Amino acid sequence: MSLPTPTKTELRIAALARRSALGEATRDAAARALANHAFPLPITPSSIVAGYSPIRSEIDPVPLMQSLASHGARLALPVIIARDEPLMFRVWSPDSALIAGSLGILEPPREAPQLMPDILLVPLAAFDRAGHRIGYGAGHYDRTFAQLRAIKPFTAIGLAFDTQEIEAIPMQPHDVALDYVLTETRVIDFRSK
Ligand SMILES: Nc1nc2c(c(=O)[nH]1)N(C=O)[C@@H](CNc1ccc(C(=O)N[C@@H](CCC(=O)O)C(=O)O)cc1)CN2
Ligand SMILES: Nc1ncnc2c1ncn2[C@@H]1O[C@H](COP(=O)(O)OP(=O)(O)OP(=O)(O)O)[C@@H](O)[C@H]1O
Repeated sequence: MSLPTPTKTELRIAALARRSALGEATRDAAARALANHAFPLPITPSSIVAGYSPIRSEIDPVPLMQSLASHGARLALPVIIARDEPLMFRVWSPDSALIAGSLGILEPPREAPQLMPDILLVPLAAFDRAGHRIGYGAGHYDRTFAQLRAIKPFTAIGLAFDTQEIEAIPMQPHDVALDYVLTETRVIDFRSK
């Protein structure tokens, strides 16, 4: 008899537990390793790259964001507008101040100009071998991808630790697959599939 397929919620809980079990030194080394991979896209002064302010045990995107900025990219961070709304992105540079937004996540202040990213660095709870992803379950990134897709082409790059990879995530119609995932050991390209 085969085991029942785990739900997205069960997969999320298990992957977040594996992520949280990593020690601080392992997490720091992984964040630096992300920045040292050959980045899979060209970066020019017109590239707008949205990252995130890390929370809990998420892999820290800041070393990678700093490296991309040193190649000319303009950086942005997400701002939560409301629970059921897409995210908005506002300009950020590593020396500019942030404020605590709703949910306590650090975000740029209202005065920071809004930007539409070309590249989104996306925090993950889990990802699978086809580039499907699970987040915290609020649907923010899925809504953001859907909205942004109607405005301009963009590339979605998930950032994760290797331990967050799982065999297969059950997909729902609103789920948008990632173009790439960067982990501490790999740059995985899902576009050729
Ligand atoms: N660092 C970071 N920034 C981010 C995100 C993220 O995943 N990571 N987001 C990605 O969307 C947006 C914020 N969305 C979030 C959505 C839910 C939860 C959260 O903690 N959810 C609770 C459950 C809350 C509930 O249902 O009552 C949880 O997971 O325990 C956090 C952030 C924008 N900024
Ligand atoms: N484009 C969309 N329009 C309307 N509702 C959406 C859209 N995308 C996702 N949702 C809703 O958001 C909720 C959470 O979706 P899901 O479980 O896929 O979250 P997730 O991928 O883990 O989270 P996130 O996208 O925030 O990282 C679902 O109830 C879903 O119906």
